[in-house]
Amino acid sequence: MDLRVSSETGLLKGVITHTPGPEVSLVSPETKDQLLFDDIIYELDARNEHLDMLQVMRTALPELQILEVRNLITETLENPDARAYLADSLVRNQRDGNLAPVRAQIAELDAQELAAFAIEGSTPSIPSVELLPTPNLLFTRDLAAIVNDVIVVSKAAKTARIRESLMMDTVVTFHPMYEEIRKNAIFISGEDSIEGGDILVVRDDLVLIGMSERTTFSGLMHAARQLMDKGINQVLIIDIPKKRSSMHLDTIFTFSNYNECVVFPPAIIDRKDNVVSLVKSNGSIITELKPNLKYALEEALGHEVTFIKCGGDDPTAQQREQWSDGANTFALAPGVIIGYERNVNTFREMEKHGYKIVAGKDFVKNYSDGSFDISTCGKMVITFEGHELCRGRGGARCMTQPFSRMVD
Ligand SMILES: NC(=O)NCCC[C@H](N)C(=O)O
Repeated sequence: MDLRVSSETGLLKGVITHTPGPEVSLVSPETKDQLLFDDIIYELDARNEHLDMLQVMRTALPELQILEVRNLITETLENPDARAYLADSLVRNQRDGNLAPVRAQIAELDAQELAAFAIEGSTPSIPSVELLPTPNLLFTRDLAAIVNDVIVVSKAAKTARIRESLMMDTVVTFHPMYEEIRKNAIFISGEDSIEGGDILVVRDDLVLIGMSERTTFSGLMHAARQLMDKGINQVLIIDIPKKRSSMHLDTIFTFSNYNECVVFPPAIIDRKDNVVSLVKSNGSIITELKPNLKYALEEALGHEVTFIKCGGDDPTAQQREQWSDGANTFALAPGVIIGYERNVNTFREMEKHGYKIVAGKDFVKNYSDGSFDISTCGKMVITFEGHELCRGRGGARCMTQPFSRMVD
């Protein structure tokens, strides 16, 4: 399968996910804040909610290839060079613990053990080391972003997510799946950071990058410059509030269709002069301030774009539903999205824009015979329960990293 993503909504062909595992049960009330969770979550329910999401995707798209990132990591680590590479990068980059004395022991772990050590933070083979787990692996979106045939490998801003970046870097560097696009990989170094939730691929020539709590200006400029060298014509930089609740652009802004977006009004509609356009011209980059995101998008795309309000018109509902990822929808195809069932005001708003709201459980039951046709179903939101998942502060888009989509 071709690794290529040139839109936010084109028919989904391949996606990387991570069904929560033992790492989430290692989060304690004392470590949860440091680990970027707003509560301790119950592994079994979180897993079942995640599996329900996957079942919705499989029912809607029987051909969809869903890859679990833990399997990719383990497969990668079958290669001894990959094990040595990850061991070295853990020693160099792990900020909360000195791993240098156990570097050789880490490199000697087998693939399963090393994957478990990196994800859960400990292994019986190295009893002297106990690191914090990586419960945010569930939010695979933030590990990397494929833009056409280029992959931007994230460099996490927060210590709690650094190991995820190192694992993804190792996968991209060694896993055979990335052989074709490895030469196009963009890595961010030094103190800069960029996370996949801030990167939205609108069209094969247009990318949005959020300047957020997680993505630094120099990190995004580094990525933007290289994306432009590799064929992207325009990058829109969107300055967003540097807040926990909106830690990435995709927590306040996602595409539900090629011409429709779900947006958190205070941070998108009510903001002015928060967008800068970068366009490459004769080897240099022309920058231009745009009055707002809607203007900038419509100008770049050459067609109207409708902004659908997360939470509807009521400011409290907007805040509540942004908090529970109402604006973090994930498109399976143009106009067909999935999202947490609890964001009822957002979905009521989407109904006004012609979307049919379908509960995931009914959807899976009704179409268990494989009869769903995504190309003729019309605009639709398929919901799934995420009461445990959303307490990690991420929704459907955060939990999915597409690696292949059809062009819109
Ligand atoms: N793209 C996203 O917005 N991902 C959600 C990340 C949530 C995670 N607990 C974090 O704070 O990094």
